[in-house]
Amino acid sequence: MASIPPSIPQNATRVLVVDDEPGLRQVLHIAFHRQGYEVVVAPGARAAIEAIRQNPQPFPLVLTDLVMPDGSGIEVLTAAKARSNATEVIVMTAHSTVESALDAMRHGAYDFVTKPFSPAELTALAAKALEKSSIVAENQRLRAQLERLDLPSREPLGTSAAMQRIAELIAKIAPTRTTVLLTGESGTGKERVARAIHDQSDRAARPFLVVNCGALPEALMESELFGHEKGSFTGAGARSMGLFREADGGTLLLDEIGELPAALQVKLLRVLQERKVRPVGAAAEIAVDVRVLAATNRDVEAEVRQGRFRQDLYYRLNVIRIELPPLRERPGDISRLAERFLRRFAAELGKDVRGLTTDAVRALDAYSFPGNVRELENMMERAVALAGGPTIGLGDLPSAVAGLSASPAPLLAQLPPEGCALDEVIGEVERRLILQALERTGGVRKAAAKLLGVSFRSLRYRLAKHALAADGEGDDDPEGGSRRESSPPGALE
Ligand SMILES: Nc1ncnc2c1ncn2[C@@H]1O[C@H](COP(=O)(O)OP(=O)(O)OP(=O)(O)O)[C@@H](O)[C@H]1O
Repeated sequence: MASIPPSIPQNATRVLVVDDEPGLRQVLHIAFHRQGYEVVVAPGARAAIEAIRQNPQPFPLVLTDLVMPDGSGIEVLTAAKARSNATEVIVMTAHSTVESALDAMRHGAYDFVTKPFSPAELTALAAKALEKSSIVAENQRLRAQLERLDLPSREPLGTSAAMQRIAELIAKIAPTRTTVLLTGESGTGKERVARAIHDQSDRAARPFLVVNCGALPEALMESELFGHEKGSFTGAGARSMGLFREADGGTLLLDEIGELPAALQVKLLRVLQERKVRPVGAAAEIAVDVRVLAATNRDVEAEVRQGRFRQDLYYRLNVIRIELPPLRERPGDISRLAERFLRRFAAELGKDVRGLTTDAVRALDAYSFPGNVRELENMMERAVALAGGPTIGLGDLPSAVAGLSASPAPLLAQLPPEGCALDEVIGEVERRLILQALERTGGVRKAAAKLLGVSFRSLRYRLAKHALAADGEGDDDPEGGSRRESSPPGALE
């Protein structure tokens, strides 16, 4: 086990010395202690890795032998880097072949020294490595602070019951490492939810990276994800880390996961199981500590049934499922989000726009938003840019939306001079009343049916007619109808 000397100042810089030779450990302990460092010594690779993982704070500096009876210095180096990118590692080697030194450098060592060396030589090198470590740590701290100052993902996701349930689920799962599958139509906020999970986790100070799995051909995608060695394939220039290693300690969102080529699905599954990546052209695997989130707007279950998506990978990703409802099924969120976007764009564009007219709100509420929140956001940006006065009116909205301003209530009682399409009007009234009832009952269809004065069977028929699905919890379906949930059975809720 690593031993921690008792009499050292609380705030001294902690250095981990790893060597199987007791004599060298002692010499380095004395040399570094004299320089005011707190020294932790480990007699082998296993004890060192244990100390790296258990120490309350990451060590800023690790000095490690390369070849030890119970493991290699590269393993110590990998464990140290996995714990914190700000840890610098100096490798001490008696086996100074160009090969082993280069290998250590490839794995991110700060430098290496060849035995025998003088303690003064090593303490001088250590001081430089520590300088670098403190700069990296400071940058990480500042980046985290900056992100917290302006974190749109900390704004509430929405006031609808559905979004509040999702916010509660995020708060529950954020501190865990569980894989999450985010599904929902394009623009519903899957990436935003992924960002919120990251920001609310203890990985918030580490990177949050997003990759579109369908954006590149298979060979390039493999290197994008897992990295490559220099010249490992035609066109492979300098060595690349790959997104998994760049996101080390943080979160990686695999967007459009349904488009991941079949061969990479197998490799991804292995990475998720082993928590190690093998860069293209590399002989060895490298440990990574990344939380993986995946998103898709495809029907993944159908893709699995049709053999286009591996079932084992699907199960591995679908540990927790968050299904983002379309904006049109979240009445209440539309006007709140519209107001929020309006304030943001007014500030950004330096315009004195303060709100929406009642007609404009009514038109937005009646619109179906095929592009979901993204469409609303773009619409508000355009409206604020065009606005001639302090409020957004119908004239500032696209004609497809402005045309929906007439509220269904007067339509029920009053036939417009130009006549109307009766079935459409009635259908729209029905759709909106059903949505409101579901909203009020938290998605419980039996209660919604009661509120609407219809039988459960009749409500179910109408839901199907309007292609609506209730997403509430505790829907006590007396007729055994199917229920769509915001998370699958077994999900952490
Ligand atoms: N609840 C929300 N509050 C504020 N803005 C939101 C919300 N949900 C989504 N947005 C905004 O809408 C836009 C689209 O969201 P996002 O990219 O997360 O959707 P997506 O489901 O990942 O889309 P795609 O499937 O096309 O990748 C973004 O600009 C995002 O900031």
